[in-house]
Amino acid sequence: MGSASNPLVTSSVVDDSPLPSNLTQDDLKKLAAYKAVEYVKSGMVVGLGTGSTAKHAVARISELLRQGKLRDIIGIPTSTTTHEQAVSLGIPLSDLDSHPVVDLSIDGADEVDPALNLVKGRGGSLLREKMVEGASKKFVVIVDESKLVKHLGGSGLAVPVEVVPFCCDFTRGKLEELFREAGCKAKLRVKSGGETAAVTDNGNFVVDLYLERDMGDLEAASEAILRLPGVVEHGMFLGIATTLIVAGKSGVTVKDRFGLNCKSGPELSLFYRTNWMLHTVAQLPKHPPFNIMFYFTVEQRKFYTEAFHSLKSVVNQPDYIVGGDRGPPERDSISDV
Ligand SMILES: O=C[C@H](O)[C@H](O)[C@H](O)COP(=O)(O)O
Repeated sequence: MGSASNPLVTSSVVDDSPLPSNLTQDDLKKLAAYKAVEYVKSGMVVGLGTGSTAKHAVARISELLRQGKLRDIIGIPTSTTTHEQAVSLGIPLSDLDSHPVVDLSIDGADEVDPALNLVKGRGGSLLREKMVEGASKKFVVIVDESKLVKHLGGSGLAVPVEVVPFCCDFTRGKLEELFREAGCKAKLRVKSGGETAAVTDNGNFVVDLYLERDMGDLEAASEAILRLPGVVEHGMFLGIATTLIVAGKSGVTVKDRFGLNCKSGPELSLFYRTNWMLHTVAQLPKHPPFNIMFYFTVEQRKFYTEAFHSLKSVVNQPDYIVGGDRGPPERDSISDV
């Protein structure tokens, strides 16, 4: 247990028996997806991800429903493609308007860093994914080992940004300027084999950022991108994933991130966030030592006092790390909040 690279991430090897050497990348994706579906329980509202990995999870959920091993699942699709797949497989569907709290989401990713931050959207879906996965109590990311990177953007492949079509070249230029020091080239995504812009499910365009160097502080990069008026959303998913399942030639590994990212408006739902914290704490490893990291702004801090008191009553651990969104975390005791 424990990760040398990130104290918030613990990992456990689920199955390290050597896998057959002739497994394809798609076989690995399927292995990760099937493992993730073990987290799905009857009665859950489940976010259904998009892409070549997530489609295996959607198919598996449908199979278990047909076999009667799962019941009363409500799926929340993250793209029109997944919506169509789920409808064709008979999975009952809804949306965030009717189900604003999602129990569990399962989705693939294009890149995963050691803190379980993600790049998503190379397949064109990122906005709906971020909405659904950000509203989830648990978000399980499923990848084959080729998706692991040291830092986001480090694969040399795209970091996608969804932009409004209006004056998209203006926005493209602004994005490129933002990351000039990281050697950024920003390109409008075009339809495969064509010259016209690729259009997202939401009627927007995508600008892909290609970086030569690390873009530095990810939160700062995220905020700078989102401050541009023509930007709708970007494909960096920071602090949203709670669990990562990686399938590689040497087996399947599960990593859990115990940090909690309370960045939504404090008024959004203290009750929901409290439950989320309790839910996460309930899954902590049985054998300490470990710390829990809470990230939130100073303003939000007061709103979470109740949550900390609830936590204190269920967790008997001596130390917690309480961190703000900016600057280094201060070490604190839960009773000091
Ligand atoms: O836009 C696509 C989504 O963000 C996908 O989840 C991501 O690109 C990973 O897709 P795949 O599992 O096909 O590699």
